[in-house]
Amino acid sequence: TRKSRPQRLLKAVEGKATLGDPQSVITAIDHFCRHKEWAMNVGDEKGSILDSLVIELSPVNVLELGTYCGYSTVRIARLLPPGARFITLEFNPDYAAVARQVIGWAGLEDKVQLVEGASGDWIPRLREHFGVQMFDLVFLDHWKDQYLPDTKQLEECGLIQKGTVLLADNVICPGTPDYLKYVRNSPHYDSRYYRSHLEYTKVEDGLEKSVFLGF
Ligand SMILES: Nc1ncnc2c1ncn2CCCCCNC(=O)c1cc(-c2ccc(F)cc2)cc(O)c1O
Ligand SMILES: [Mg+2]
Repeated sequence: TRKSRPQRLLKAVEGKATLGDPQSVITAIDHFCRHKEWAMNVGDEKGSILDSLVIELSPVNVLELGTYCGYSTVRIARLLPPGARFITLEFNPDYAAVARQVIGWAGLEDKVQLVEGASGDWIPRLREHFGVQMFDLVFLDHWKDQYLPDTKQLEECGLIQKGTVLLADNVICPGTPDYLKYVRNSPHYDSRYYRSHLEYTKVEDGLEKSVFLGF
């Protein structure tokens, strides 16, 4: 059967990137998506905003919801301090299989724990299964209608505490209206929109950064 788009993206990484060099993996994926086939990675423009926020925050415990091919996983993991812990959840086993290889090609497999399954099923189990107390950074990039319920579940499980930063992709396109309303209207979050564009296009999109202020 014909290879899937993620598999073709992986072939582009294997053909162009240098083993163990995260930047070359990022560059290879961006080139493939800009010149060959669009794919729903956070991309280079929003990716630069993501980079600057990760560098500024220097998080120790990071959760990513929605790994896809591992592009944002590589972008984040390459900037984490030694000893940081990074858990990324992916629902789709085919995406997860490609992401494992992309992360491996970047030489970052020791920094990342890729967990297969739905966010809603895993969030209540993260604390006892991984011994994580709270997250300093949560990058939301999965089903857009899951951002809000998962945020509420993270709050209830105590995995979001004072100072935790939520960074949400696609708040304009495809859009996450209920999530935006919640974080922008809640007295418990200090929220800010970073205007950008949908990956590899001129369509408006952006990242919403929301700092939890505590209950
Ligand atoms: N652990 C978990 N739990 C629950 N769901 C989970 C999951 N792990 C994965 N998923 C399932 C998410 C599937 C991918 C989510 N991302 C998207 O749907 C997405 C779509 C676009 C897009 C924009 C304009 C267009 F015209 C078309 C597509 C752009 C993006 O940057 C996107 O991130
Ligand atoms: Mg996205």
